[in-house]
Amino acid sequence: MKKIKVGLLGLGVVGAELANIINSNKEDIMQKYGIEMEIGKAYVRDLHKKRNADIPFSKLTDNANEVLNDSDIICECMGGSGTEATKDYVVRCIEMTKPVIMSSKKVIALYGKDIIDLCMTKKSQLRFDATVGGGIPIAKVIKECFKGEKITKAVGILNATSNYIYSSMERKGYSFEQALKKAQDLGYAENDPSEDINGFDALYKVIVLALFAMKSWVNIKEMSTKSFSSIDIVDMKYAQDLGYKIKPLAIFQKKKDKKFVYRVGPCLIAENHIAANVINNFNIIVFEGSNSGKLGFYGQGAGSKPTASAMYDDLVSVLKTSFDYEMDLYDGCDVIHDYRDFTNSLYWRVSVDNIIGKLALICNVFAKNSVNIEKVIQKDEVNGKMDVVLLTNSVESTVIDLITHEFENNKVDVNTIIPFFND
Ligand SMILES: NC(=O)C1=CN([C@@H]2O[C@H](COP(=O)(O)OP(=O)(O)OC[C@H]3O[C@@H](n4cnc5c(N)ncnc54)[C@H](OP(=O)(O)O)[C@@H]3O)[C@@H](O)[C@H]2O)C=CC1
Ligand SMILES: N[C@@H](CC=O)C(=O)O
Repeated sequence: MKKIKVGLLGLGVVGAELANIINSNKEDIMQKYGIEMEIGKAYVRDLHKKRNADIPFSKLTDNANEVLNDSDIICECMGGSGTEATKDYVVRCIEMTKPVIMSSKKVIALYGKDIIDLCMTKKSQLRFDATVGGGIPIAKVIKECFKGEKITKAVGILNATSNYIYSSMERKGYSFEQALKKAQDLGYAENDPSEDINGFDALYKVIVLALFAMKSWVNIKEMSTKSFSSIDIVDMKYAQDLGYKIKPLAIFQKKKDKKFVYRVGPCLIAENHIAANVINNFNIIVFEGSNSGKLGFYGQGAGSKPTASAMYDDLVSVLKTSFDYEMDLYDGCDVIHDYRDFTNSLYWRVSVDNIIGKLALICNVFAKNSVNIEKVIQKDEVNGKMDVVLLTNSVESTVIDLITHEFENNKVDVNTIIPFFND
């Protein structure tokens, strides 16, 4: 009987659950593939931390080299502050032509091109379906099913933590901080949650999806995000009054001239859009295919079990297949910062002292900058201040900066600016 030892780099939320799934499916692997698959060494930082997996202490190590040398296949479940180290371990596995299953989207987003190029040279196996969409088997669907499809456009909720936060604020009245704490307790957030709430985690996933679905390599050095944390509960309420939801959206498009247009940040989305009703830790990815039109994929985007399940699936797939020759079919794209292809209106919430002339001043500032006001809604006065919600046409960020600056000089507080997403 063939024996395979699976090494684990990381035994936290995802790694421990992956170990449980491997252990509970041993019989199945033996019957289907005639392979005796067992967990080898598991690399952790703290040998004495309590683990959610049934792994003997003798298998734990705080020396990653032991995992690399001892195993036939390596599952990387690290990430966190160890991005550089994770990349180095992955590279070393590939150099030894040991198959690697990855979870860290940050490592792929930063170093994916070099990692894939190395795999091509070494003819070594690599899978990273769990890096995006948690339990949604998106890479496999694209690989197996989209033979005649060209995917040019996508919209998604790709960060479970921020979606969980928004849903909890809207539905349970939690503050942003309370909801974030809950998301951390549930194992959804990154080691450093600023990765989630500042949109970087979603941006990494845009890069991974561009690779999977558009065969494009997009350089993160040219990209930026809008933080998800700038939203207040009142914005959600006002959005609802307008027939919209505020969602942590990622939108991207590959144009014919290989230009890549994207936006990651909060967006207003019509309440009857499929993504408006995706809540908690769920993700959705809606592609626009050349023949099929819109295609949506939905599932838990974070959490120990869905993510470990996606990794386990990748693990079994390397048992079944050999080198994946399709991986190198990507080309570079130029990143474009103006995202107005996706939006033609902006939501502004400003607050002002409730005194004569303030509304006129606000309208003048927009007019001076050639911005058309589509709607103005004056809200109730609270403590001498009133919120004014304005819907305007969409403008370049330089114009937004000019207007914001002028408002600041005139004691108009700019609380929120969010684009509407045009489907
Ligand atoms: N949680 C989720 O729902 C999802 C996570 N991912 C990705 O999976 C990876 C692991 O996530 P998760 O299991 O939640 O994270 P955890 O923090 O729970 O686990 C990380 C594991 O890696 C070990 N580790 C070793 N070196 C480092 C280091 N320098 N920094 C951080 N950890 C280190 C930790 O050791 P020790 O236990 O001793 O601290 C721990 O066992 C990340 O890349 C994440 O982005 C992907 C999809 C979903
Ligand atoms: N922190 C991530 C975990 C999964 O990728 C998220 O919240 O989506």
